Amino acid sequence: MNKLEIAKPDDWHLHLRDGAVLEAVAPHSAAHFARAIIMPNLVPPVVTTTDAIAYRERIMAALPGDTGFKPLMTLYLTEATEPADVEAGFRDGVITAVKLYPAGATTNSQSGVRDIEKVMPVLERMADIGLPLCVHGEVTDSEIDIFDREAVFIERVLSPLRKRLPELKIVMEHITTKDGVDFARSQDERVGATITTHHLIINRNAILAGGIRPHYYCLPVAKRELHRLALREAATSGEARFFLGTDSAPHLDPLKESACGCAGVFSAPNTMACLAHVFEEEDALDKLEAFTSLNGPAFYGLTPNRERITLIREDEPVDYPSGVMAGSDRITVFDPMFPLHWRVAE
Ligand SMILES: NC(=O)N[C@@H](CC(=O)O)C(=O)O
Ligand SMILES: [Zn+2]
Ligand SMILES: [Zn+2]
Repeated sequence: MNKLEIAKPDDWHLHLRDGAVLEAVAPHSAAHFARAIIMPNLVPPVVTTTDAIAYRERIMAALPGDTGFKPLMTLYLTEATEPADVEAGFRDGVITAVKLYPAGATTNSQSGVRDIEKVMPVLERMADIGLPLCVHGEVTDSEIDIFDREAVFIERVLSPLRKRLPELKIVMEHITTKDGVDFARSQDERVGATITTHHLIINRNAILAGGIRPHYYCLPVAKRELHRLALREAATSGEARFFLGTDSAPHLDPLKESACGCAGVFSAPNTMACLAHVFEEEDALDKLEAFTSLNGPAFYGLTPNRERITLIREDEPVDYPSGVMAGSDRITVFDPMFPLHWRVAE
């Protein structure tokens, strides 16, 4: 197959940042995606509905005029979040989800949740009104090995939360392990899981073998090959619970190429090309549309996009930018370490 037409994709986990970075990266997502769940981990975070309205305006102002791109806003859950504000934001159509960051788990998560008891009133309200919770699923205890933090989170936090509040819709964000795949499959339709592009392509060797490569460092950190294979099997299965969340997470190069570099992979410009490559390798191009364009809207109770895109496979490798500029600083684009032959037709 060298041509594939699918409903226009959505990105169910995206970091657009703010200011010069927002202006640099937003057009890349808007070029290939119709909608995206916008992560709220700015500094300071997007905590209230008022914050989300203001951030949405800044995003719209950063987009070229006619993209039709719709940012789906989220609130950053803190121990001070008011159930009434969350409900009002949902009823007014401002917010599509609430994001749970365990405090200290990832970039700008220090205002996140330390004690889940403190946010139970918000979670109960969300369960009542049908508002999904997006979860960064890693424990933060320093004695837990970083490669085990997702599996331990499932056991210690997620599984008990599911039993306590089965009505709450939960998205396991950016799963990186077979444990995540297996847990999602063990749950009913109120649990979904996003999978990133880069976790389908790299395992932990990309970060550590033959030299330390900060542009492959993200959280949750890429795991062993067996986990990557489990993620590929899940993403290409067509199962409704698995859908794309690129977790495209730009950081300026100087902040990644550092003695203590930031976590995050910026993949917005070439994500669709990478995914077509992966699905072709898995002989599953017929499942790409479910993963990028159908399963996510179904989970969130939205209709798929009516607009369509065409992916074209070229004989020669296609070009994509190796970096984008934000002001005077560069942001490196994800390098899948193989030539890309697919492109999205203009
Ligand atoms: N994924 C990452 O490595 N980084 C994300 C945060 C997150 O999604 O956990 C970021 O905001 O930079
Ligand atoms: Zn995260
Ligand atoms: Zn993220």
